[in-house]
Amino acid sequence: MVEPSSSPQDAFQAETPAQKRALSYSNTIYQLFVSVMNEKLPADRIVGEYFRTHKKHGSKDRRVIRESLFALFRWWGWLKKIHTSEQQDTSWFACLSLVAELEAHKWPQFSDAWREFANQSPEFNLSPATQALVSVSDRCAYLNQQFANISFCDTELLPEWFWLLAEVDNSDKQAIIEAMCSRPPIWGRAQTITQQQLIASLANDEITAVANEYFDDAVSLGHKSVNFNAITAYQRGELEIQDLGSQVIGQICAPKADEKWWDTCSGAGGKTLQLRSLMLRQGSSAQGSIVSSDIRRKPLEELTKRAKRAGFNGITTAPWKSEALPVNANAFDGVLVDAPCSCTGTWRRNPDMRWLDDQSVVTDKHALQLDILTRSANAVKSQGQLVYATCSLSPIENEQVVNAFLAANTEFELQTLTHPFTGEQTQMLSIWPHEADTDGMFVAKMKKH
Ligand SMILES: C[S@@+](CC[C@H](N)C(=O)[O-])C[C@H]1O[C@@H](n2cnc3c(N)ncnc32)[C@H](O)[C@@H]1O
Repeated sequence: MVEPSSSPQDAFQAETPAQKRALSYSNTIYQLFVSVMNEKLPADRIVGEYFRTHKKHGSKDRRVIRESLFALFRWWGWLKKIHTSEQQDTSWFACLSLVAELEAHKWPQFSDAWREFANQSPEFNLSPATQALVSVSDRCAYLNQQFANISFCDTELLPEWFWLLAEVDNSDKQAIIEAMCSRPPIWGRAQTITQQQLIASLANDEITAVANEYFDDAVSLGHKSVNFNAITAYQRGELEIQDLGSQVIGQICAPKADEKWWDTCSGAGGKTLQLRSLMLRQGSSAQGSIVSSDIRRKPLEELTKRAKRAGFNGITTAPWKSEALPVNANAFDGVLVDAPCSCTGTWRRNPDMRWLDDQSVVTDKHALQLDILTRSANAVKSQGQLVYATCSLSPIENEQVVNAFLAANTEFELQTLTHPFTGEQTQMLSIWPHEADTDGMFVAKMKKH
């Protein structure tokens, strides 16, 4: 258990206004860091709650606090070798100044102050980077040069158990580390209007969107945080935020305009909306329909709101109330099982999760995933499709679930898929984050005889 230490104001003398603010930021970042680590709750949630209840912070403050905190988690695999105490001491200030260097943060007055506090200890003699740190290897070299007694290597940026459970090809390792230590852009999806109409509408709201080369309804919205509630296209349901990797799932389902689909783990309906949008793009009078289910009711209510915002008909909800199917058996042309999983594929957006979870997060859901897939499969009609997806990068939650299912359900046969980004043919498809700057995803498609 990490204890919040007393305020560093007691131990470190701040002489300039910048040093005073640097100490105050440090205090807040430390409290948030300790809360995330101790409560094992997503940093996003803890930070959101903190800013809701501490209105005194302006937008610049929020930026320094948020970016520094997330950077600490992104580089924690290295920084934990430096900050081994449970105090806001010189090693903590060393970490704050280092993340500002590693991510080229644009607040030198604070990172200089943090470095000065760190260098009060004879243990540290930190200096700023003398050239741009572009790659993870550049950053690793910078750290190795700053610390004579500690050695750092790239693979430490992800927990050891990830490497054991993800089965990454050696040739892909470096690219995966690079991707996992950077943020993907915000990806959007056009619905009810075309990609170009969406780009024009966003431009009116001073947002630059770039057409995606793989899917004609996908756009990249860059890295800037945006209040989408104030954006016209979003208010009209013409824009949904959906990672490009997640969009692969709907594209693999490829529902026809008049088909009946069941989204068995729909959550708030990211993929339900995509499926309906894909149907309607084939003709505005698409006769198809989608039933969306989840064990949680709240997300289903959110889904209903989002469908209304887009003016989508043809979507109904049917919550799971027991083990029994909430829909008719043998009734659907397509069934999508977007199963609960470890979410290791979303670590780029939530860098804290790689240090909060342990390997049980990957191993403990296999039975549940197989059970949901097996029960959901009863709803597929003859010649219908069954799609299994996760945002996990581990075969335990992916290939092993599908193989166990196929062994026990011989009326289902795996379909060959084309990787949308590489063009490769494959039996089961893993989307790796470095391939197209996305979250990681897995999908397999089966056909019922
Ligand atoms: C990966 S998330 C779904 C994300 C959603 N499809 C989307 O695109 O936004 C998995 C969902 O499965 C639901 N879930 C968990 N256990 C379940 C179960 N036994 N049966 C059905 N759904 C379950 C969770 O509530 C969660 O919403």
